[in-house]
Amino acid sequence: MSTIFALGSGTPPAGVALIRLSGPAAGPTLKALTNRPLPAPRHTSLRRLHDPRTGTLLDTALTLWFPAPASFTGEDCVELHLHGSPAVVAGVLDALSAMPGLHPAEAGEFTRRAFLNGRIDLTQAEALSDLIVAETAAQRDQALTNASGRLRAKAESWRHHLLTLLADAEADLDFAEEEADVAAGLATVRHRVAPLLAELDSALASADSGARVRDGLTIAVIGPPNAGKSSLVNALAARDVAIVTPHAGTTRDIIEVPLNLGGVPAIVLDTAGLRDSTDPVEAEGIARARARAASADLILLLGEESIDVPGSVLKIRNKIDLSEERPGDHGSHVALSATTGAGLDSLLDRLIAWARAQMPPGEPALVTHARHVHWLSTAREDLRAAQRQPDPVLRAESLRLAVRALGRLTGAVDAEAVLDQIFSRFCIGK
Ligand SMILES: Nc1nc2c(ncn2[C@@H]2O[C@H](COP(=O)(O)OP(=O)(O)OP(=O)(O)O)[C@@H](O)[C@H]2O)c(=O)[nH]1
Ligand SMILES: [K+]
Ligand SMILES: [Mg+2]
Repeated sequence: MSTIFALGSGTPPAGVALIRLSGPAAGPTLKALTNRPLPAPRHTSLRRLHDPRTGTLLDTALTLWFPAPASFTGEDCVELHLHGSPAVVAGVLDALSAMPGLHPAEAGEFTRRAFLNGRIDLTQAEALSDLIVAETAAQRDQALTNASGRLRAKAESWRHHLLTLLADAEADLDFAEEEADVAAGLATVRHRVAPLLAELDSALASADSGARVRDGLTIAVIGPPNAGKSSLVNALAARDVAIVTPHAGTTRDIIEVPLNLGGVPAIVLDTAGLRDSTDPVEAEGIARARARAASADLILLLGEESIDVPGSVLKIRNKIDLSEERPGDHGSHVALSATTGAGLDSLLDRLIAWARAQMPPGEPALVTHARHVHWLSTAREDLRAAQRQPDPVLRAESLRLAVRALGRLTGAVDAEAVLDQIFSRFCIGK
């Protein structure tokens, strides 16, 4: 195994910069940089770092030594907490590049090593990747609980339970000759698989909310041309994201704007004004607007007319600066002015209350990725097949397939195929 190093903190200048190393050369490298024996494991020690080639002083740094296996990657690790200056960081990285056996890390390579050394499983790696990009409290809570290995623990206990069941089913194959034995074998499997199926059902039931927290609730802004949809989206985002003009038919492509609704992540979609259009470009925009509205969690409908859409609709009366109406939440609709901002707070209050109501109470979701859904549903199908299968050989095979599906969920089996996909989403130094 080679030894990798990377800047783990953001681009300098910053208060502090963190460089981490992982691999067998980490310890010798620290000794060479400090010209001293290794510090006590897991204790900070202040050390002068010199370039081993020239003896030049590079920085005075807090150093940490994590001998294997009690480290993030499971390998020997070193952390250097440096002054966050571009020159200091460049000097240390340059000195490291010249050390024998050291290589700059690829994106996600520290986490990948943690997986390969069994420190974390695939579901924890996915949760860590979600944690890095988490923007709201709900995303953070969900990622943190799963990074601690909640789904991994469940999947491993299910798999363990099934392995015992499979061993018994295979042992029975040698004996079950009598009709009565065969029937008894099936009854036993039915009975022992039932509680597991119930647990898989409840885990899969959390998948919707898991995906919503990860991807955000979608809110589509819909209405006729010039109703002020883009103006409203800009006001909600407090940025000039969408083009606003007095020209009807300005917006064509759907514009997505992330919004933090009281800790709940949401995406607001600005859409093309709905009307009959002969312009093929505008007509395509309108078709897309309708399609996205159909799958949105909430529609903000501007303008008077009602449109035929499934799901929740909140009516907005915009441009009240041009009318007599009071700004604010009138129950049936919210009255506001996207240009003056009057009534915008009432809309945000209403959206936050709605968003919080969409989040199920209690623990964060266990199942958060399409990959989890795939393997858990596969295991569930295999178990249902086992419950129905009168033939003991085929029944054992179904149990074996369920074991395998759970193994693929955690990466205990056939992880190679998804490794690149998962770890490429990480940044360098993670
Ligand atoms: N007075 C007033 N004008 C507004 C308000 N909101 C939008 N407008 C104006 O209405 C015109 C259309 O606004 P847009 O935000 O582009 O409307 P849109 O619904 O996105 O229009 P399309 O993308 O063409 O469908 C612009 O001139 C805006 O300045 C408002 O609250 N008050
Ligand atoms: K417009
Ligand atoms: Mg627009």
